[in-house]
Parts: sequence; structure tokens; C-alpha cells
Amino acid sequence: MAFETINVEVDDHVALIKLDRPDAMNALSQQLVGELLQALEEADANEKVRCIVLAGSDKAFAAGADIKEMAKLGFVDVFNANLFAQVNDRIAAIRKPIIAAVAGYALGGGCELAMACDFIIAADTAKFGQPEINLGVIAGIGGTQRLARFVGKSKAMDMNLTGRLMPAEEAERSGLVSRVVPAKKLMEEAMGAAQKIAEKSQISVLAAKEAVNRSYETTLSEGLRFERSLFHSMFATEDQKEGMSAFLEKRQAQFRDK
Ligand SMILES: CCCCCCCCCCCCC[C@H](O)CC(=O)SCCNC(=O)CCNC(=O)[C@H](O)C(C)(C)COP(=O)(O)OP(=O)(O)OC[C@H]1O[C@@H](n2cnc3c(N)ncnc32)[C@H](O)[C@@H]1OP(=O)(O)O
Repeated sequence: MAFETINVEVDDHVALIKLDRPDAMNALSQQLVGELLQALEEADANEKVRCIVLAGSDKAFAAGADIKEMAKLGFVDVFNANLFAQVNDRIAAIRKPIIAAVAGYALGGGCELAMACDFIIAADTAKFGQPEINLGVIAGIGGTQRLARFVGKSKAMDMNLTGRLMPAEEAERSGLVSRVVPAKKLMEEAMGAAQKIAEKSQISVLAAKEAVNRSYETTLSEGLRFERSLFHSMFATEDQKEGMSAFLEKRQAQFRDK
């Protein structure tokens, strides 16, 4: 399907999804959110795709929900529509890894979208924030919950209450992002990471993603039990046999399990 507010390219096992509303700093309109969710689900269902990269423009990953759309809404509108309720569930249901490649502004829903991905690679130009307080609202899809878990209460409270932006270096230091690279290297780094993941055992990749994500949903002892049962199940795969044999035979593993 042709999209109007995003671009999708699939090449060599990696799906690159780029937000494309340059005139509005990639503001997350209802149309863009719908197209993004469909593109993610199509990539997840595409057997050729093994990793997904989500990117914006040099100036903005995404500047948040579309304020022009939200300005005219009232409580009854958003409550009855249960606005954005399904977004979290649909992104959480994507089994393949999603790397957020963030340059420029990732604000409000833009920061929340990046945090909902599996890890963030940031350009040194990236600025993260939850400035909803400036609009007389609060973050609505993870900006108080994920942020507090990722960077700790003090920084999450500071950002949500003052609306200040967190530069890339602080974001890395705080654990919000995995790596910071020069802006001109961002896409090379993100696509390189995606390629590296695509070469791994796909079944192990899916299992590792599920295990790490479970750590945010359960107790340590329960999480260790979940991790152990997934670890044990890896020994039923051809990839475990191939991976360990390849190491002992000092050759590159050729993983087969889908
Ligand atoms: C778990 C899954 C998560 C999935 C998330 C994805 C789906 C969910 C999306 C909805 C999320 C709802 C909950 C969320 O918490 C609520 C919000 O996001 S509220 C919005 C928060 N964002 C902001 O407050 C930032 C607003 N923008 C700015 O502060 C500035 O634009 C800027 C980014 C600092 C850049 O400033 P400048 O360089 O000066 O550029 P301009 O301001 O002139 O902007 C250029 C142009 O773009 C338009 N624009 C910018 N941001 C938005 C926006 N958020 N909505 C609509 N339009 C925007 C701006 O109006 C200008 O347009 P023009 O005037 O030229 O027509």
C-alpha cells in the first residue's frame, strides 16, 4: 500500500520506515500514526524482514502529537475515542526488533515513540523531551511511565515538570539511548546495527527481545524464570547446534531457523 506520511524501504532483511511530514516536524497526526502502525505490522509479517529501523528527518524524529489536530478536541472526544489506547498494544505486539534512529527533536509523542522502540541510536543533534506541560496537558503514552523507568525519577520528573529538553549526550549518560554518533553517521550506524541483527539467529533475536522486554513487566525472580525457560528452549533449535558447532570448528555460523 502507498503511504502519504511515511516512506518504507525493504532491503537486505532490513525495513527502513521514515516519517515524512517535513512541514510539521514529523508531527504525529492520526493519519501518520495509522500508516506507521500498518507499516510496522507489514514489516513484522514480511518473512524477508529481520529488523526494522524507524527514522525521521535531520531536524526532527517527531515533534509529538499533532497539536493542530488535538487543539480542537475535548475530554468527551478523547475519552470516548479512547485516543491512542490501541497504539501501545499494536507496537508492543511487533515481534521483530525496532531500532529508533533519532536526529533533531524527539518531543512528546516523538520521545514516547522512540522509547517504545527496542533501542535508540541518537545523532549528536538529538534532543529528547516531554514538553506537554507547556500545552496544559501531560504526556499520554509513556512519557511519565517509560521515561521514569529508563532514566530514573529525578530526571523524568524534571523533564515532565519543566518541559526541558535532554541533549543526546545526557540521554546516553542517563540510559535513554544506547549510542550517540555524529549526525552524518546516524543512518550508517543504525542500518549497520540492523544488518548485524539480521545476520543472527532470527529465533534467538525474537526470544532475546521478548526476554528483555519482560524485565519491565515482572519481578526479578519471575523474569529469571522466564529467561531460563526461553534459554532452555533455544536448545531445541537448529541454530543452537549450528552456532555452537561453528564456534568449535572456527567458522562463521550459518543460521537457518526463521
Ligand atoms: C507506546 C507507543 C508510542 C507511540 C507514539 C506514537 C503515537 C502517539 C502520538 C500521540 C501521542 C499523544 C501523547 C503525547 O504525550 C502528547 C504530545 O505529544 S503533545 C505535543 C508535544 N510536542 C510539543 O509540544 C512540541 C511542539 N513543537 C515545538 O515546540 C517546536 O515546533 C519545535 C519542535 C521546538 C521546533 O521549533 P521551530 O524550529 O521554531 O519550528 P516551528 O515551531 O516553527 O515548527 C515548524 C512547523 O512545524 C509545526 N509543528 C511543530 N511541532 C508540531 C506539533 N507537535 N504538531 C503540529 N505541528 C507542529 C509548526 O506548527 C510549524 O508549522 P507552520 O507554523 O510552519 O505551519
